[in-house]
Amino acid sequence: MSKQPHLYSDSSSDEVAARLRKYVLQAQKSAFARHQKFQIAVSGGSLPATLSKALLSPDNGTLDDKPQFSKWEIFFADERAVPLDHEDSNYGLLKKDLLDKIPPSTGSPQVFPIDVEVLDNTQEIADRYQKVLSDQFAGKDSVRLPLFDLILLGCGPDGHTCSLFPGHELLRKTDSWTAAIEDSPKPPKRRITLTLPVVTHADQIAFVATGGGKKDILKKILDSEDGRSLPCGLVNEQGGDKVSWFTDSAATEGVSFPQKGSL
Ligand SMILES: O=C1O[C@H](COP(=O)(O)O)[C@@H](O)[C@H](O)[C@H]1O
Repeated sequence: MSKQPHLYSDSSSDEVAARLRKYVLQAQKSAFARHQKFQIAVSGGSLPATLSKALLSPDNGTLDDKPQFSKWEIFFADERAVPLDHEDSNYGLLKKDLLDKIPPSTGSPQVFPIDVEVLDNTQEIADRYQKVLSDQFAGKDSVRLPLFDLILLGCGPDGHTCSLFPGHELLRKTDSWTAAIEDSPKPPKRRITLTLPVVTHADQIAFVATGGGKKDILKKILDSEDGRSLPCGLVNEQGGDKVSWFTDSAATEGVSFPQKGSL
């Protein structure tokens, strides 16, 4: 790998959230310089809680330190084939942890959930989500891949990210922006996910992985040859220095990969 991902490790969850906030707001600023909107994809799992802590903390009064939610477009890096109010829904989780807590005075983001009209057909959910992306990213022009300003990812204890699982054939899928999975090793089995080329094409890619439960997999991904073929390892490999890891000391205990001090 010529250009390495950045690894940040803080000692408390508050510090992780503070650093993540700074990073997201920097990404927002560069997105506004390009197109006056901020197009991001978010994951489920443990990410929405940290993101909420990061974004809903008080600002310092300057515009650069405010999430300008009315200019945000939020998509999903992956989603489970369940109703939006189901406890397994990534949209539902984001709504509970973040969207419902955004003060109305701050403005509301535009959020793009899956189409729940076709929940019994996973491929159709994926195809319709690709159409949503194509409408938002391509407009009248055709684009090869959607260019997210930022993708926020989790890292499962097996090294999965989005709904791209270790050794799964979807890791080799390059002919679509979204894909359906019917045999997810982690329940629920039926999900949709962004494909790897879309994830690694993003302008910025962030992993958030905290807690002692992540320490073995982080060591494998960041320090070992074996970890390079795991989904998170592939994102590192293909994303290079566009990738940043936001972690805490419990998750990086025993990890030798060099840490960065500041953003
Ligand atoms: O199933 C999923 O898991 C991953 C990782 O979740 P975490 O709780 O270990 O952070 C998550 O990123 C993904 O969106 C979700 O569908």
